[in-house]
Amino acid sequence: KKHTGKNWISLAGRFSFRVQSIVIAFNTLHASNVSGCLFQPCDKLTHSLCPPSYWVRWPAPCRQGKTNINSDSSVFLLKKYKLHVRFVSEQQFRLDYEPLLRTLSCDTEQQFTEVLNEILQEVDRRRRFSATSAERSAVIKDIYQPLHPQLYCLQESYLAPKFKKIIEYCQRSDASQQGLLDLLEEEAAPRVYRFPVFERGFCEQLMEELENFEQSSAPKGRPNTMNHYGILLNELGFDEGFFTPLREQYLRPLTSLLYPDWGGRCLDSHKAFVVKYDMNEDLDLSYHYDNAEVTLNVSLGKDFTDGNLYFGDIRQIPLCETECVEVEHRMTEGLLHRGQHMHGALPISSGQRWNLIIWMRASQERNKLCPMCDRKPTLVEGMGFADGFTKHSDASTLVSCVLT
Ligand SMILES: O=C(O)CCC(=O)C(=O)O
Ligand SMILES: [Fe+2]
Repeated sequence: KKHTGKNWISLAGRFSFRVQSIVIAFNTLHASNVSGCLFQPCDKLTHSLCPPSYWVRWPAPCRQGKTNINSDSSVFLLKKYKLHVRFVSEQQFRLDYEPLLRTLSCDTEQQFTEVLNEILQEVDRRRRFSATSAERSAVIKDIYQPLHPQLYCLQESYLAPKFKKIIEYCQRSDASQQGLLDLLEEEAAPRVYRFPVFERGFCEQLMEELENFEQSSAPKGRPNTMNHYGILLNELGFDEGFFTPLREQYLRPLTSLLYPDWGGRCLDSHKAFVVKYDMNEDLDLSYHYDNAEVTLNVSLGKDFTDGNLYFGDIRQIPLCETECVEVEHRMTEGLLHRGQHMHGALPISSGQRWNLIIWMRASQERNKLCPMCDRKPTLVEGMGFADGFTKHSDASTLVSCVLT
């Protein structure tokens, strides 16, 4: 099927600098292997849609996550230089990046030391993340009064009718990938699918809730180093009543048919957050891959101009062989893609853009090879779903990865 996104080859040299610097960066760190994608039936958790009561925000966590402690092989974003780098040791980092950083005007020893310090601080932040996140969740639970408590529990009425129709099809015993593709109508970029997810009223209320939270005195954890104004939805208590049933009952039937080769049949945890772009805050998001097997990105609004997404290829393909496709994102609609499919967001030129991002993970895939560091993960206990790894000896225990 022909994709509907705009191909960058045909666009004016608007993005040439950006692509150039990314090409250099990724050629430098291009040493990764494609993970083998085998699947076995996963141990399914059963969640049913819960009643619209406020308590569902805070049931006991049903699984414990694990983290990969291979922090000596991590990927970092140097925002100032718009560059993702891999840091193993100072020596490796100097060898791999000193010449490149010089071309990006990081050309004194002092500037280089600042970069090193920034990375070391980030290593420390990632090591402490699980504990600080748990502390924040406890305080939020104590002091934050939700504006729309009913939102914390998934209701069928929040979902777009077309989305429910698609999922109904996926749940049929005779459902096939081709049948689903016919129903989806649109492939925005190769293996990137667009479809309505929520009703407009739900998107508006969710943004009101999150604005209310931002204005409150509750502590805020940011989703990752790429985005300074996002909100981690698990810390607010959205996981159990909202995102777990959404993933298990609605999204997994869909990803099972679309991405069986990327763990789509056994997505067993997620990280859900909102990213926000504003003229006075973050404007764009540089080219990256997600710490996820499959990602759903839903546009919540508000009014904005520009800020399109762009997709390249999966990260194992060298950038010099990559053709980028620009994809429009429309309020209430979702873009579903492979986490390892490289992408970014172009700058908005007015207004405010909010997106709901669900990074979905398949422990069976990532236990074999961490999608961020390309190694077999070394695991430590984490809170909640953590980074979606599990200990083989104990499938009910999830573990996390310091690379997010
Ligand atoms: O802003 C967007 O739409 C993309 C966000 C994204 O790719 C991410 O947070 O992983
Ligand atoms: Fe992303």
